[in-house]
Amino acid sequence: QKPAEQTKNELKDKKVLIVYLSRTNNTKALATMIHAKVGGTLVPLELVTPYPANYQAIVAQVADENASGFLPPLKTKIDSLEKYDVIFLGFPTWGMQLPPPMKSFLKANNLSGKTIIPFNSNAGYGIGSTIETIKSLCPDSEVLEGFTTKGGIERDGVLFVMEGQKEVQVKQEIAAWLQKIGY
Ligand SMILES: Cc1cc2nc3c(=O)[nH]c(=O)nc-3n(C[C@H](O)[C@H](O)[C@H](O)COP(=O)(O)O)c2cc1C
Repeated sequence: QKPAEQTKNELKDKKVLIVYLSRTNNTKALATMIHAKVGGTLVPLELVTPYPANYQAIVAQVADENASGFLPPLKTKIDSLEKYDVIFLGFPTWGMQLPPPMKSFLKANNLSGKTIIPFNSNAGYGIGSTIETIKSLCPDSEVLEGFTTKGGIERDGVLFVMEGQKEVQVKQEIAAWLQKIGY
């Protein structure tokens, strides 16, 4: 563990990429808040073949993909990935795992030597195995402490929640977290 001051000096002035996956815009809201604080390039992860709009259908498809190890092809290509030092990775928890498109991204792009900073929203069941998966797919990256918060509960028809008091609260939590990790 490095002293906070040391990390701070290392992180400031580094080139930042913020890549996120979001279906009902909760993780997108976190990405936007982080971008407002640290700047850099903000990129939504998009698939060649989008997931079904129906919740039961996407849950079933993701379960199949997780079971078979299928990596959905991405439409998103990052321009000159090598120029970035710090990669914020945003994703919802899906089936208590890292969503398949994020696995696709990490398999397709070599992030070795870079600093990875995860952020997440979930329905209240937590981040599951997401961080372990990032670490195993990026063994030569430094993975810093991530941010996680409760987002929507699509199963119960609760979609976007990052507004009103929740938005104010999450903005404060993100500011405190960024400061803690060195921004
Ligand atoms: C296919 C699918 C699977 C999900 N699985 C979980 C889960 O295992 N645990 C959990 O807490 N939330 C789960 N959720 C809920 C999302 O993580 C939560 O709604 C999140 O805030 C959505 O982020 P988004 O608005 O950026 O898409 C799931 C949602 C979907 C669509």
